[in-house]
Amino acid sequence: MPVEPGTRASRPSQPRRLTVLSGPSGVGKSTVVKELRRRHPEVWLSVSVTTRTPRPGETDGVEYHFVDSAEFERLIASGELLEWAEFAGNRYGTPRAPVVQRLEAGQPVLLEIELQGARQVRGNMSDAFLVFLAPPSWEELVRRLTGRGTESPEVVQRRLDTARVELAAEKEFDTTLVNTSVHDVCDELLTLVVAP
Ligand SMILES: Nc1nc2c(ncn2[C@@H]2O[C@H](COP(=O)(O)OP(=O)(O)O)[C@@H](O)[C@H]2O)c(=O)[nH]1
Ligand SMILES: Nc1ncnc2c1ncn2[C@@H]1O[C@H](COP(=O)(O)OP(=O)(O)O)[C@@H](O)[C@H]1O
Repeated sequence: MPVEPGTRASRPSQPRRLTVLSGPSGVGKSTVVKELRRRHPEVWLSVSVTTRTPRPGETDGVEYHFVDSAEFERLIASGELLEWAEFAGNRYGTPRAPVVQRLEAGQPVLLEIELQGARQVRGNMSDAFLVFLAPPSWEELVRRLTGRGTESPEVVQRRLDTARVELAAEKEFDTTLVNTSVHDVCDELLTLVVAP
């Protein structure tokens, strides 16, 4: 279960440049990241590739690079993805080259990805810091996911089933932030993303 709002692990003494933000669908990851980027444009957010259909208002190259299954297969085969996973019937992956470029340039890098991808990053990049975004309660998560109104009831149910699995994995992360207030979580996330 989520820990108290604001609880986080002690900061290591080394600068940390690659931060992974994960958490169940509807918890508020995109909202928090958007606010963080608005306030701190120096934090670079990876743009993932996905086979998911764009939602109204989403633009290719902004929220995601929208690709078909054949192109996604090609990216896997050519080793161009740092990690990838299937989530609720679609595939999502992080293009490797831009992440490596930004890290080499010393820029803070943020990945907003689901659990299986976070585990791959943990395995591949020992310096990565993994942050779990938790809802204040299960009821609030259901309310947010349903209230967003972007998915059909079947897809919402599928995402809630996956959410139970993701919530059970919270302990694998370096720290948990509880998304009660977007503003507060944003402040907390910033201290984790930029070098101390
Ligand atoms: N492994 C992985 N997961 C991703 C990537 N990009 C997005 N995701 C995750 O895929 C899940 C579904 O994303 P999306 O369809 O945009 O729904 P939303 O996050 O609920 O708005 C979320 O948990 C995202 O964090 C990626 O590149 N790799
Ligand atoms: N702290 C919060 N309090 C109340 N509602 C929130 C909060 N954070 C996000 N939301 C709302 O919850 C819904 C899901 O947020 P979203 O960022 O799309 O989640 P995710 O990217 O994790 O799937 C959106 O309607 C968003 O406005």
